[in-house]
Amino acid sequence: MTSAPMSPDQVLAEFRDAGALLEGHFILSSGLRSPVFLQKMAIFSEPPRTERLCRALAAAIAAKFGKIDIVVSPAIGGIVPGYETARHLGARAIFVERDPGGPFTLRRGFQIPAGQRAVIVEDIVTTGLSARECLAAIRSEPGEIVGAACLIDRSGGKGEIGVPFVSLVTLDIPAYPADALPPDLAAIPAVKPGSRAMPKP
Ligand SMILES: O=P(O)(O)OC[C@H]1O[C@H](OP(=O)(O)OP(=O)(O)O)[C@H](O)[C@@H]1O
Ligand SMILES: O=C(O)c1cc(=O)[nH]c(=O)[nH]1
Ligand SMILES: [Mg+2]
Repeated sequence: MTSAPMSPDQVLAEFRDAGALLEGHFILSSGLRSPVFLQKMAIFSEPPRTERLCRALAAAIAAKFGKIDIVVSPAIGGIVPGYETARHLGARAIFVERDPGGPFTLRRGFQIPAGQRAVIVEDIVTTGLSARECLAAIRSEPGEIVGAACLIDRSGGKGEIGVPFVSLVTLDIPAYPADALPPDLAAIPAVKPGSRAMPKP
């Protein structure tokens, strides 16, 4: 694998140039609200950009965790970066997925066999909830879950996953409970870009 470090500025430039840095009022997967959304699919729809970012993520994973056999990602957002990162690591790429509203499960014959070393690859971490749910879905597999990784950790380093964690960039982007919105955010209609089913209001 070719090592290709990327600075945080270079990573953010990829998001900016792809039109992936959105401003408005967003309902996040955790239910929190934010004036900023990182639309990772604007990145993942461009293979060369995805390749650059995931090559750098693979280098960071290899430096922190050593040899990886399997990359496991939470659907939907994690599937493309999980696959591309696995390609640079020389690893297999598998994913966990939900029945609507349900927990993540490993399906399609995917396994983490005994003796294999796996890492979770997420796209974005806000609270770490999705990565923790991914970990819960694979904990009983015989292989070893050595850590987790993502392109952008927007929690300011506060997101807890339960295994050692590496990201290309750490940002501290504001996010608020729905009942504690600043007035300027409350004035904007909210949209929910992600795939997690939300409880009916
Ligand atoms: O750290 P968290 O608070 O869990 O937030 C980050 C998660 O939110 C998004 O997924 P989402 O559930 O919106 O669905 P998607 O993967 O289909 O975009 C993103 O892909 C991460 O998985
Ligand atoms: O927390 C989320 O749901 C989230 C935040 C973000 O910036 N991008 C994304 O895809 N999901
Ligand atoms: Mg996701």
